[in-house]
Amino acid sequence: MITIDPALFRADLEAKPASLRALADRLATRNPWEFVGPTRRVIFLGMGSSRYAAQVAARRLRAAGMDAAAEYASAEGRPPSDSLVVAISATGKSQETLDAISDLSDFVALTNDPDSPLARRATATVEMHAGAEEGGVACRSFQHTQILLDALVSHLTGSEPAPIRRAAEATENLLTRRPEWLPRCGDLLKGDGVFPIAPVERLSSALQSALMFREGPRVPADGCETGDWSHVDVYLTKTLRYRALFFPGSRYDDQALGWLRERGSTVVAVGGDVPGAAQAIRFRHDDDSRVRLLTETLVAELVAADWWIHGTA
Ligand SMILES: O=P(O)(O)OC[C@H]1O[C@](O)(CO)[C@@H](O)[C@@H]1O
Repeated sequence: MITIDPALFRADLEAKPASLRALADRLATRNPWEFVGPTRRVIFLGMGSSRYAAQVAARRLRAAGMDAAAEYASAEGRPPSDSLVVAISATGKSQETLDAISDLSDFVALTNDPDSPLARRATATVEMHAGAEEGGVACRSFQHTQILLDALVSHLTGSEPAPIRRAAEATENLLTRRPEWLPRCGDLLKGDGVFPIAPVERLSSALQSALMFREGPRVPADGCETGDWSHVDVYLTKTLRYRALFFPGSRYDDQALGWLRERGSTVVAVGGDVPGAAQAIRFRHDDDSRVRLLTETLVAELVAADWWIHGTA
C-alpha cells in the first residue's frame, strides 16, 4: 500500500532540479539504451503518467518514420513479435503492466525500481534514477521517464537529446519565483474544475497536470488537446465555472482562446502570453518547446500540492 503525503509531495517537487542535474551527468557519460540495436517497431506499454510520457515519445518516433505506438498496458492482445517492447512503470508494480508482459519472452523495463517485479522479469532494465518519491505521487519519475524516452528516440533516430540542464534551470526558476505566481494562480484556478489544454506534441503536459489535481487534492480535472478542445471540451464552458490551464503552442490556440473568451472562462497561461489570459506564468527558457515539455507540469503540481496541504476553500 502506497501512502501519499502532501508535504512530502511538495518536497519531491523541490528536489526536481538536483535530480535532473544528476540525470544529466549520468546520461552525459553513458547511453542507457546502447544495448538496443536497429529496430523496425517500438511498442510502449504503461498506465497513467507512464503512458502519457510514452504517447509523446511514440509520436516523435513516428514523425521520424518509425513504426511506434504507446499502448494501454490493459489492452487486449500482444505486440507483434518483431517489436521492441518497452514496458514503463515507475513503481514496477502496476498490475496491468505486469499482466501485459506476463507471457512476453523479451521486453525492456523502464522503471524507477530495479528490484521491482517488472524489472525482475525483464530482459533488460533501464532505470529512471528519479530517487524515492516519498510523497507517493509520480512527479520526478514522470519527468525522468520523458527524458529517458527522449534518449531512446535520440538513440534510434539521431535526434537532439533532451535539454535536461536547461529544464533544471527552468524548474528552479519556477520554484524560486513561487511567491510571484503561485497564490494568484491558485486563486484563479478555483472553480468547478481545472482543465489543462496542450498541443498534441505536448499532450502529456495536459494529461499529467489534470492527474495531479485528481490524485492530490481530488479536484475534478481533465486534460485536452488544443485543436480537439473545440470538439469535445468547449461544451463544458457553458455550464461550469471553467478554469483553463493553457499551454500555448498549437496552431489552434486562437480557436480555443476565442471560445474561452466568448464564454467568459478563466484562462491561466503557462510558458507564454496569450490574449485574454488572467495570468501568464513565464519561466526561464520557455521559448524552447522541449524545455516547456519537461518543465510546465510543475505549475499544476505546485498548485495541487498547495491545495492538498491548505484546502481549496
Ligand atoms: O508508472 P506506474 O508505477 O506503473 O504507475 C502508473 C500510474 O499509477 C499511479 O501511481 C496512480 O495509481 C499514477 O501516479 C501513475 O501515473
